[in-house]
Amino acid sequence: MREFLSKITNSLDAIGFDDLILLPGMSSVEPSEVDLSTRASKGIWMKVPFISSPMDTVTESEMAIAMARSGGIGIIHRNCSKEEQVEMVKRVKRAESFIIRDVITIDPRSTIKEAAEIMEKNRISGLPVVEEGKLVGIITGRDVRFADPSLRVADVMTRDVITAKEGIKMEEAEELMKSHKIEKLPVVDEEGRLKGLITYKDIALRGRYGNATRDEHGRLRVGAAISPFDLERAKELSKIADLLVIDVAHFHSLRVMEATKKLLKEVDVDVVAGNIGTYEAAVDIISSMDVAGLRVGIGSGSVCTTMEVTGVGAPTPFAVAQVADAVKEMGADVPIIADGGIRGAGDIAISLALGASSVMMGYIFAGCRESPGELISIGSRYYKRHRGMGSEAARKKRMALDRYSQPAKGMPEGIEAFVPYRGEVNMVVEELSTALKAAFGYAGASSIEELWRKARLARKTPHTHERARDLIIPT
Ligand SMILES: NC(=O)C1=CN([C@@H]2O[C@H](COP(=O)(O)OP(=O)(O)OC[C@H]3O[C@@H](n4cnc5c(N)ncnc54)[C@H](O)[C@@H]3O)[C@@H](O)[C@H]2O)C=CC1
Ligand SMILES: O=c1[nH]c(=O)c2[nH+]cn([C@@H]3O[C@H](COP(=O)(O)O)[C@@H](O)[C@H]3O)c2[nH]1
Ligand SMILES: [K+]
Repeated sequence: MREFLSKITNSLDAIGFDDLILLPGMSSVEPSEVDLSTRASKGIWMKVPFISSPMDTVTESEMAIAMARSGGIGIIHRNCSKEEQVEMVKRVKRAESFIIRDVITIDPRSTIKEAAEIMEKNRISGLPVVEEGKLVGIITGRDVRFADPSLRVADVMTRDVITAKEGIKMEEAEELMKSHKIEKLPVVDEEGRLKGLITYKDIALRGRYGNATRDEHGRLRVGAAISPFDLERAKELSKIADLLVIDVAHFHSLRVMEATKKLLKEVDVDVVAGNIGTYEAAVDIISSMDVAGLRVGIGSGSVCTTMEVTGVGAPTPFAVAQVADAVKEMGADVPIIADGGIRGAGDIAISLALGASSVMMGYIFAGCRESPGELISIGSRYYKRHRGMGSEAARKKRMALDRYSQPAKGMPEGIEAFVPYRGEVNMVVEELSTALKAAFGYAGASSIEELWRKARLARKTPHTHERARDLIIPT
């Protein structure tokens, strides 16, 4: 028994993306026929398998809106106060909806000046006029622009408002607005009390983003990152977000798991647990709590230094394959999110082939227009900022804002970097999807589930791809 030596001789290969290549297989599938739809968690369906990371240089409202419109989902980061995170989630839920529920209204006794200010502040073009809960009129930007600012709303508003009843179908609402040439349709109950507002803009947007990830009310879906130790924040977010993602470096840790068990009893929404990196972690979690998904990969991220700093890691492909086996062997229905180190469609294809249902990306989306942060020009190129949530600067911010943040460890495990500017999220999603569909075509799979069954992988060697040495590649 060579106990210690066997730790080496029995060690596994911690395979990374660059060690693997997807093999071509017999195919009857055209890339254009490939269906990339999948689940982010047990209950959340998406048209494309992409999730933006909960990092403060990646996902705030604008990114989450763009991700959901493109058919994926964004997870709002937790490196801010509870109030800020709640507001960011709300902004996404308000961005589009068939019937707006928290309608901004005005009292008939208010002045035109006040009405104009409310419209400008909220960037809206009209206000239902409400007196004691009942709809008494409507006032629009045009009414306000041409009226004396000191007049009362009641003097200028339109009184016989075209309204809709609860339960109206989208097509009916569109027809009604078209035939009356109006852009706002208040929804009222039998007593004339205002229940909601339908706007033409929202209906038009729905047609424009046919792939969007929406809830049952037509609102864009959004996730939020949480710490399992901040129950108060999790409960509040669970009432508005579609998905909660536990955001800790090492979920397979007793305190984190115990806190999560408690949390699961308090919230009524899908909760994804992570990050984990091993078969054993997946078994322990699945056998002890009912999570809606697993976020998998430790230390592989583009701005991670966990492997250098601690010597610990579970590279994303290696981790995903282990967790996928555990899920399968336990007969569980738990979608896997591959997280960390993804640089393009090839890495995504490998993650999915190894059993993931979707991928989470920081590096790719940090460079998009919709990520937080300014465009930076270096030389003749443009960049945006990206930083690890365990980096010095990110940790400092969290500690200052969040009284629940007791750092588990003393040293940073992430860095700050610049990533190339990539343009808008919808274009990036389109490009990734096109390349991914081509990969599925090569592998002979028309869906992600078929890829799980059919895809075969090979290990690369230093000679896997050698170009002619005298080739000149123009830059
Ligand atoms: N996915 C990854 O590979 C990594 C991600 N991160 C990111 O950095 C941020 C901060 O993560 P945390 O440091 O976990 O946040 P944190 O400081 O809020 O820690 C949360 C809890 O996780 C547990 N934990 C964390 N590291 C541990 C370790 N080395 N050993 C035992 N238990 C540990 C502790 O119970 C700790 O209280 C998060 O956004 C996280 O996603 C950080 C490192 C690696
Ligand atoms: O070791 C780490 N130190 C950090 O400071 C850190 N911040 C984020 N993450 C993880 O990296 C993922 C995003 O990875 P990419 O940028 O490669 O897409 C994210 O989704 C996280 O899982 C970190 N890992
Ligand atoms: K950024």
